[in-house]
Amino acid sequence: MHSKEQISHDDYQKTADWLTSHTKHRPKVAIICGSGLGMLADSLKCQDAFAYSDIPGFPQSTVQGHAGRLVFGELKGKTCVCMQGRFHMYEGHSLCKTTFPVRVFKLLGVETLIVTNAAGSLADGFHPGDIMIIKDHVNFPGLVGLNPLSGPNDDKFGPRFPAMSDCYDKGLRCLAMDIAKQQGVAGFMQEGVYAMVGGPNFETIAEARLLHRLGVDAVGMSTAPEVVVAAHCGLRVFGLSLITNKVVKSYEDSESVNHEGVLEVGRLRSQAVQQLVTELISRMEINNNIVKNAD
Ligand SMILES: O=P(O)(O)O[C@@H]1C[C@H](O)[C@@H](CO)O1
Ligand code: HPA
Repeated sequence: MHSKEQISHDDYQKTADWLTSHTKHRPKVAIICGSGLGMLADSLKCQDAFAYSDIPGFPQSTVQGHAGRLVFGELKGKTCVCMQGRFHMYEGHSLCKTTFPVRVFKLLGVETLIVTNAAGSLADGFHPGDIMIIKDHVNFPGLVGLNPLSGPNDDKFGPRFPAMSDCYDKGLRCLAMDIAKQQGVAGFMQEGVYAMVGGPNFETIAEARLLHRLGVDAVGMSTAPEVVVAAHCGLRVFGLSLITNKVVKSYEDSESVNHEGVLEVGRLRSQAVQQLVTELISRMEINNNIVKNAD
């Protein structure tokens, strides 16, 4: 499913202009809510909310647990925009469409992107309910050329060959771990490597064993393309995976994963995720410069 679809700078700009003319909020932080984590948007104060179907150029969410609303508002005095529902490659969206909102956020003046997702764990010490700070990712679709940056490069957003060796901001990762300790939730915090697979099927046992041997700690079906596009246009990124299930790695294991179970763990840990993200936003530095590392 390698789409040749190209979205022009003008297309992103039109959506950004439409949003600017429909809300007074000018967000510096954007949050993408993973499966079952849409409640993150509920804590925003002074909300302006838009159904994706009403926003020119926006794709539609088709997955249960992804409401399909863009919510602007204030969190602890910081202006944020929150995607209650993301777009996945397996829904049939091109990767440009999947990541469309990220460039719109950049044009709105966003500086920091917080990505969240539900993921299955491969690491032996991880358990359902754990929250993993994403240290790095393996973008499996990207490794075989399914990359939102494929096609002509738009130099207005970033360089042809962007580095990805520091795409998950170290300062924010350390700050999040400190906050987790202060909030008394360090016992279920982890840090590790997330791998994106295409989905929508969950992994076979052989695939799970392969991922485990490759050093992947958690696997999911999203996030990496959003982060690649964000890093390309100079956004600072922080990522969290909520571990919703253990990936079955043994032929003796009779358990199997399903989406309802994924959403249920999201509900159980929603408050902890919300408190952590809220405090992180409250304590993160926000530059008045739109361009990262402008000096
Ligand atoms: O949007 P995320 O990555 O949180 O969603 C995960 C991956 C699949 O879309 C779904 C499987 O339950 O949850
Ligand atoms: N595999 C892939 N994606 C997922 C999983 C999983 O086990 N759990 C939640 N999203």
